[in-house]
Amino acid sequence: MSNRKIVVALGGNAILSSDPSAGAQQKALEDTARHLVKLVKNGDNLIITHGNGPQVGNLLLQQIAADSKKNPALPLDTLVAMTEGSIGFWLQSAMQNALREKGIEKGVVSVVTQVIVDKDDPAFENLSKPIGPFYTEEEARAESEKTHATFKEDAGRGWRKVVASPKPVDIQEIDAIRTLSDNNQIVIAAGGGGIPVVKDDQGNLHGVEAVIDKDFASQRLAELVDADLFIVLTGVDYVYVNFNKPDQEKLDRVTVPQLEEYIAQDQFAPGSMLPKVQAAIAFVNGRPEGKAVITSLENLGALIESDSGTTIEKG
Ligand SMILES: Nc1ncnc2c1ncn2[C@@H]1O[C@H](COP(=O)(O)OP(=O)(O)O)[C@@H](O)[C@H]1O
Ligand SMILES: NC(=O)OP(=O)(O)O
Repeated sequence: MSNRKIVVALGGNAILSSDPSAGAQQKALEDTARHLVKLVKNGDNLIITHGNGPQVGNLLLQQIAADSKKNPALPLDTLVAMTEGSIGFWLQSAMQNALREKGIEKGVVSVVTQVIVDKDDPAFENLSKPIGPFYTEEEARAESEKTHATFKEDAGRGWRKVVASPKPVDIQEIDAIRTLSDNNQIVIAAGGGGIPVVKDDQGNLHGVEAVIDKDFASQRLAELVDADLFIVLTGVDYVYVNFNKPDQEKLDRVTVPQLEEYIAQDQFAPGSMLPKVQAAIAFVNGRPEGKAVITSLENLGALIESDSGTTIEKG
């Protein structure tokens, strides 16, 4: 039994593939939970984070049906909180069922997590976080004219609405997360990157309209709970250089200086693999013995058995 403290960040495909219905997302999370239970069986202590880009973007679209008096539209920080609640509920119950199936006694709890950001973060002026559905360039242009929202191309996959994405500075509920994790609870926290909040001069918190990148929030959480390992689960078993080219090469074990060199060569797409690599580097640099792994959910068994996946170490 390994007894490590692991922060696991769940990528988009762990929750939503092509069907955005609640039923399909719950089904995907049931499969995800069965994979995650392999780590619990291995004796590891899990703190799970997840994305919310597609879900919070869809909720934002649903606000169009609002009317200003009887059914007012809700602000983006509240929509992020709603996705923490809905995805937290699906994942929490999926984990509880998967643990029961395996006869493992362990609690699972979701924490509505506020993540403090800097009110002067330049990201409020430079919208970069893609959310919601994909559009063609033509559709995006028409939407932008109609709604005055900003749309950008998302890592070669189509056009999406973009919103502000400030960097996470601190996590308001960190003591509660730590206490729960130290007391036999699997904790789901900082979902959707956490609810972005700013602190005023009196120390009061106020929500701000933004969506924090879940890879960066997960890294900050992993650092604050002194995790032994930070695992980023995404759609590929390995990080590659020359990704999708005939000479693509998987990165098995890689050091921070090597990764920095690859970043300088633009090997990782901004908005998809780049934030994961940057978050992994930040975690490894911030911990004396820290190790990060980027791999797929399906590869978790092989990661436990034989360290499969891209492992990032200080070097
Ligand atoms: N150099 C690279 N190596 C591996 N995958 C890459 C690389 N560059 C871009 N990708 C793509 O980035 C994807 C991960 O980003 P994304 O799907 O946005 O993340 P998430 O899993 O958090 O939703 C991978 O599934 C892969 O298709
Ligand atoms: N908040 C966030 O980064 O979500 P995605 O990973 O789904 O884009």
